[in-house]
Amino acid sequence: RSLRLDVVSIFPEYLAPLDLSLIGKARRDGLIDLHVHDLRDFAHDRHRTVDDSPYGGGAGMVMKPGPWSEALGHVLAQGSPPAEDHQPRVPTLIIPGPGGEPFTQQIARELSEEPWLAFACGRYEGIDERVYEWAGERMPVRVLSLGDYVLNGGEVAVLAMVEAVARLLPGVIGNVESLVEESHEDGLLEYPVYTKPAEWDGRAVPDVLLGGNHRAIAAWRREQRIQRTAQRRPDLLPPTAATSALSGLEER
Ligand SMILES: N#Cc1c(-c2ccc3cc[nH]c3c2)n[nH]c1N
Repeated sequence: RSLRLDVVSIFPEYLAPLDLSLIGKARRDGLIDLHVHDLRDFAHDRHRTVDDSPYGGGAGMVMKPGPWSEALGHVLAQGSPPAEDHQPRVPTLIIPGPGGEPFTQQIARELSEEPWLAFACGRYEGIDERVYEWAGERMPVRVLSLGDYVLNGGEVAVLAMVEAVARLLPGVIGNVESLVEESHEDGLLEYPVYTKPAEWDGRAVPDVLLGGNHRAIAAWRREQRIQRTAQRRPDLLPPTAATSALSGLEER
């Protein structure tokens, strides 16, 4: 199964890190088919203008609708000829934005099931609202946010989202076990990890991990995940577990 990814940005070089490490290998293995498009290639005036001042006033600039509809139209044209079922193939368009739906591991899993994703990287004060409407009439559109803090553009978000999605594709991560026991995969944070030396800086590794009792190790790790989640992310725990885990009363 391969995933086609199209990214439109005025800083295409920002997506260069996708050529490195696991994602780079997945591309070379044909698991990911990445196409990065420079939005300015779709701005036809002499200065290749992609932005202009906002109607209604206010600070900053807004990205013009014309170049975006041309760029996204070019992406859509990559889906022809239609697949065997004669339905025109269209991508799901992801538009990162601070006001978007929070991007989560669950959404990463959903997106990893899609055959074709497109990403529109905004800059300045954002993209003219009519682009969201225009795109929504031609393909599924999801506006997603990395978190409640402000970035200068969507490129950083796309790097994060592409990594979170691509690593879930079969064959991208060698050790599939590492996909199971990790933060957020089952709603709990990950347990603490240790490696050699057994004593470092006067600090020992927990004894249970040095023995071979796998049942005891699994129980200890489970306990650590619940306690760590209760301390750092009680919002992830069901209400009852949050209080008892904090007070340590719950028998496990
Ligand atoms: N995703 C996301 C974002 C952004 C973001 C995304 C796109 C643009 C375009 C101009 N400014 C942007 C900020 N800020 N904070 C997040 N979590």
